[in-house]
Amino acid sequence: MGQLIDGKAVAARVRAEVKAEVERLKAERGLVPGLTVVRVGEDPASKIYVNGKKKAAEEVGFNSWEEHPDASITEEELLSVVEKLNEDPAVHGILVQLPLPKHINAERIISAVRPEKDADGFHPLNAGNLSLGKPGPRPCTPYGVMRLLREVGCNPEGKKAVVVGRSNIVGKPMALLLLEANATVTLCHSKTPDLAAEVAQADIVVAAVGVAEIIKGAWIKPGAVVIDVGMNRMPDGKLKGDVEFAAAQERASFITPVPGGVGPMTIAMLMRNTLDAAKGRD
Ligand SMILES: Nc1nc2c(c(=O)[nH]1)N[C@@H](CN(C=O)c1ccc(C(=O)N[C@@H](CCC(=O)O)C(=O)O)cc1)CN2
Repeated sequence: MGQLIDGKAVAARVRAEVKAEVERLKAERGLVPGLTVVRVGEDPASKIYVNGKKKAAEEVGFNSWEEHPDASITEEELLSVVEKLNEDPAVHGILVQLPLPKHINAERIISAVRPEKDADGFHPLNAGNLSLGKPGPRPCTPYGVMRLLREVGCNPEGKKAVVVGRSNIVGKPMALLLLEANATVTLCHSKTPDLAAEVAQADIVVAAVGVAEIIKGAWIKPGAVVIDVGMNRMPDGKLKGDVEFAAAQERASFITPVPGGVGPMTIAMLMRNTLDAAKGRD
């Protein structure tokens, strides 16, 4: 029976580490990291996540602000908001909460954030740096997964890792981070012919599809580490992951629950990226 990976506890540890570094930065350089979150409109989930980000930022000792334009804001107006934040020396990290309203081109907005202030690691330059193995902010969710693996003593080097899902914010950067850690990585997606066979070979499985329980417990190789990034809201209001949890736990060595696994790490690693941006990534 696989052990649960407690994402809430690890996230609290990451925040405590950031807080200690912020105190040192204040004492030694008189520098207080600043994070601005841009939330457009009234998406209810975004409101919850942004509140979580503001709370975490305050807890670790950052200055934190929210820009909250109405959903009717034009793309040009939103670009001006980002431009103003780019020019503000008190703001070290900028994050544009996704999703954005449909009339706004999210790629254009993300590309307008100055790469050094890109707290999400989504800017094309930072995505390129990740693919080249160069330093820079890493997308918070996959960055958090790497930390969870470290916490349970799972070194990806020499292991077979299967990532299911190829989104720009989770699947692709996840595969690159595992590759950087010397895993042999397979990136699966909706056109993969035999997903069960791919998953069955994996020492590390990362599920980031967005379909409840698409990864069956019976596919999991005995002893594998299973990381579930999926967050699927069911009709009864409960959250389910992408992995058939109970059956997968029977075979896994370690497994993340949903909720309480990867989710809390997303916000914790945002604190890490913002601190590193304030320090100038030294
Ligand atoms: N600009 C960004 N937008 C979005 C990102 C992102 O990293 N940057 N990721 C997601 C949303 N997200 C953070 O923004 C996020 C999602 C979920 C959680 C979390 O802690 N989830 C809990 C469950 C919460 C619940 O019950 O609804 C958990 O898994 O335990 C944190 C952050 C999309 N947008």
